[in-house]
Amino acid sequence: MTSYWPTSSITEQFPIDLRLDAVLVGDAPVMRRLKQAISIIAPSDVPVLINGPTGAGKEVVANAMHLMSGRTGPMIPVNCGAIPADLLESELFGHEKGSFTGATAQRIGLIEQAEGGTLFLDEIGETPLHVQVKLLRALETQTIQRVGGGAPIPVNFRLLSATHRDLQQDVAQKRFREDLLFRIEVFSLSVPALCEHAEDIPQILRTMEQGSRGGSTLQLTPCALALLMSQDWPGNVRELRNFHDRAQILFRNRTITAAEARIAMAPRLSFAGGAPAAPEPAVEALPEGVTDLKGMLAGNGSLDLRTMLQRVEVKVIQSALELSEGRVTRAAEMLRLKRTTLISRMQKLGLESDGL
Ligand SMILES: Nc1ncnc2c1ncn2[C@@H]1O[C@H](COP(=O)(O)OP(=O)(O)OP(=O)(O)O)[C@@H](O)[C@H]1O
Repeated sequence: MTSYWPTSSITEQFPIDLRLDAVLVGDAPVMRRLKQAISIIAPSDVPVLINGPTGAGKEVVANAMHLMSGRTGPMIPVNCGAIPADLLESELFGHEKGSFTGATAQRIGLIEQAEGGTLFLDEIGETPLHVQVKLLRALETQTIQRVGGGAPIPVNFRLLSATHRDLQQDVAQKRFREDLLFRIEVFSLSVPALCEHAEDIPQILRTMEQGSRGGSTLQLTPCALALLMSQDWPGNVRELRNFHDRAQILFRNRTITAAEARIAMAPRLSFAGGAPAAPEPAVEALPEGVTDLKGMLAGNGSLDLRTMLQRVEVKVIQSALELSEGRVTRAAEMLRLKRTTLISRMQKLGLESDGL
């Protein structure tokens, strides 16, 4: 039986294991539901399939599951997509000396190495069909046979698998065995994309700082932070980490504006000569659905009012500056502000103008 925990109301009744907060950063409702689900199923021995987009934290979740499983053996991670298809079988199951050309010595496979612990098969959808058959047999009989080996060897491991693929679709296309899918997915956990818990970005960045060796801290203007929180982040937390590392190198020991944050978001630096590029708008647009606030609140359950108001403020100031062709005095009149007040707001929001 498969349960899709993060959408289940069952999880709400269970407390979160506090150890999880240290390894899986994030307090957004979708992350709390994920942590509740992990707290419930980690101590059991059943196989779990972890779904989610690339870089979202599937391996972090697998590590957390092992940590909280109480299993005393090791956690053995295997990236099935990174091992050549013809080698995967002997990597997982081991081989006896002389079982094939190049097998000059006996080799204990990764499944045996996970004895008493957890085997984490990342990218399980990349496993070739003949290895899927052997894996199914190992799960059903709790034994394995080394390549070229004789008697079955008893094994005791807990299987966690991860994929960013749609395995149901792979089953339909005969790329993945349906019986194996049933076996590995007694429970299913969904790790959300970073844009689904963007409110966790400040906390995740702080954690990255604590773990970084650079020593310098990353300071961001509220506008730069709002910009980060409005991005799609297709590479998810891994992409955010890259942003963090680049920003630390490029803008060491200073507060990063929205325009600078944009620079650190791209892997390639632009050294183009000539006139400096015009400052890009710090935040391009109001959030989608801003005209339907009730619908938005009902859909999301909550919104970050401070961030939203800041984005409105940025947009209004930018419009006034555009209309006044960058003349701050004129823009301040339009906004019924003192010139100095407008300048100080612009500085706080990381906005720039030639007419200062
Ligand atoms: N919630 C989180 N808190 C802190 N760090 C995180 C979190 N999620 C992911 N990370 C970090 O992001 C990076 C990518 O995470 P991870 O390798 O677990 O992603 P993945 O989903 O397994 O990626 P892939 O699909 O490429 O295998 C790692 O550096 C990890 O430490």
